[in-house]
Amino acid sequence: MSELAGLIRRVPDYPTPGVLFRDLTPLWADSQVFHRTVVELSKVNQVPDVVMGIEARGFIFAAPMALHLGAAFVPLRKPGKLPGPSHRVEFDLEYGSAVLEVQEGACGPGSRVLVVDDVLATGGTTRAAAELVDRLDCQLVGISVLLELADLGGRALLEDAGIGPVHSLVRE
Ligand SMILES: O=P(O)(O)OC[C@H]1O[C@H](OP(=O)(O)OP(=O)(O)O)[C@H](O)[C@@H]1O
Ligand SMILES: Nc1ncnc2[nH]cnc12
Repeated sequence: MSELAGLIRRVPDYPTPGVLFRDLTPLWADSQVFHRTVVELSKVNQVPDVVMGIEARGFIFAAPMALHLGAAFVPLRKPGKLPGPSHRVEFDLEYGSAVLEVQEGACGPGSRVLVVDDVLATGGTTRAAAELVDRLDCQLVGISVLLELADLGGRALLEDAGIGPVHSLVRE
């Protein structure tokens, strides 16, 4: 999808100095490209039972992908947003630290899970998501991201931890 690169806006020093932020709002505003992106991101080796989206930007791709794939949608949320007992993982980000949570029993034991996010940078977020999948006794069958920032080493971090496969549409 060669048109994608032109729809990713690069914003220097956002949200903190030294970070080159990739703004995907131009892509989401183009309904045809957005639709094709959802279809392409859904072309994974194993059909999942569950698509897990990572708050917040991951939700934007994960929910339509779940509908496209005929799979359940499960949100991985920032702390304190989910009612009832949850599993919790803390991790580091390119610009800070964070926590992700998922409701206990969000998917049945052994369910095949595809984790979806917009950007793979250091891989910390996706690794935390994979840990939550483990805690649920579910089976990770893949990770789909729109954009992979190769210099930040996320793919290598995940491969070293035996997490994957990673499917990305843009690598830079
Ligand atoms: O590979 P990593 O280094 O972990 O970084 C990738 C994560 O960073 C961004 O999330 P952010 O926490 O900025 O949240 P948002 O989606 O709520 O904007 C992005 O949406 C990914 O989830
Ligand atoms: N540089 C970046 N741009 C957009 N989202 C990100 N998430 C982590 N790093 C990012």
